[in-house]
Amino acid sequence: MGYAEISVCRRPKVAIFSTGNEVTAPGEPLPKAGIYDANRFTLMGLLTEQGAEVIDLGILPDDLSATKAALENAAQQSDLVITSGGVSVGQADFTREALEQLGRLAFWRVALRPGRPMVCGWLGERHTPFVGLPGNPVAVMVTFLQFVKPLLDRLDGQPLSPPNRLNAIADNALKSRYKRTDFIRGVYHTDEHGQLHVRSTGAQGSGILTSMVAANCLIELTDDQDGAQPGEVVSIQPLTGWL
Ligand SMILES: Nc1nc2c(c(=O)[nH]1)N[C@H]1C(S)=C(S)[C@@H](COP(=O)(O)OP(=O)(O)OC[C@H]3O[C@@H](n4cnc5c(N)ncnc54)[C@H](O)[C@@H]3O)O[C@H]1N2
Ligand code: MOO
Repeated sequence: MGYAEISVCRRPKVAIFSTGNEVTAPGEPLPKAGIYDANRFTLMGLLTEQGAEVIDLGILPDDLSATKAALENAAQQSDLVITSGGVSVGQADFTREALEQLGRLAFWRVALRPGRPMVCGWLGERHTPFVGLPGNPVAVMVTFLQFVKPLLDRLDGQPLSPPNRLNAIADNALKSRYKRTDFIRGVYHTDEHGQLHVRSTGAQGSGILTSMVAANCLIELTDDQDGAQPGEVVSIQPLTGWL
């Protein structure tokens, strides 16, 4: 088209950590009560697909001063810092406290399942945005798609666009609660009349990572819905081709 110059936007640098004494890097021997790190690899994949430059800062122990030092350092070299785990109310949950001591808490806890204890704020002198995702692997994916993706769009200088939503007929009963948005992993298909149908993948524990592999959409039941019956029309967010 003959343009000699065009304006571009620098890729956002995103620093990521997993947290938790039990969280073990793949390749290391798994201690008793240990669990292999899944979340850092999920975040690397999702962030790379979004065009971000990932700074992988490894696994943080459940320790307030170590967490503070690591977050402070991460905030100086990135445009966004993301952690997973340590945001609930357990004795070994230090992420929120570290944020409060290093910067500003914007919000903690959302009326969402999975993902309820997520935390958000700014770190350090550069006011680097910070998102503390919950530790459960499915909660990481759901909160990434609902909160981090729009934040990255803003950092990229793109306009905010709502997620792609479609209506589908529920083929099985779906559980959710009033006053909370529930994201249920689902499988949708089109019937011979071109009508979309959806069913849940089954058990919805937020540690069941294989349910995300089976799913091709998230069924979104908003805070004004108390579950859904078979035959009811529900809203879905397709996962394929969405990122
Ligand atoms: N008293 C309350 N307890 C809990 C609440 C609550 O509201 N009140 N909320 C529950 C919910 S919902 C969630 S989600 C969890 C989230 O807590 P944390 O963010 O502090 O997460 P952790 O305890 O650190 O981890 C939860 C779970 O996930 C495993 N995990 C953590 N990191 C990784 C990783 N990188 N790869 C794979 N798996 C990981 C961790 O071992 C735990 O099993 O709080 C509830 N409790
Ligand atoms: O909301 Mo928690 O995120 O159920 O797993």
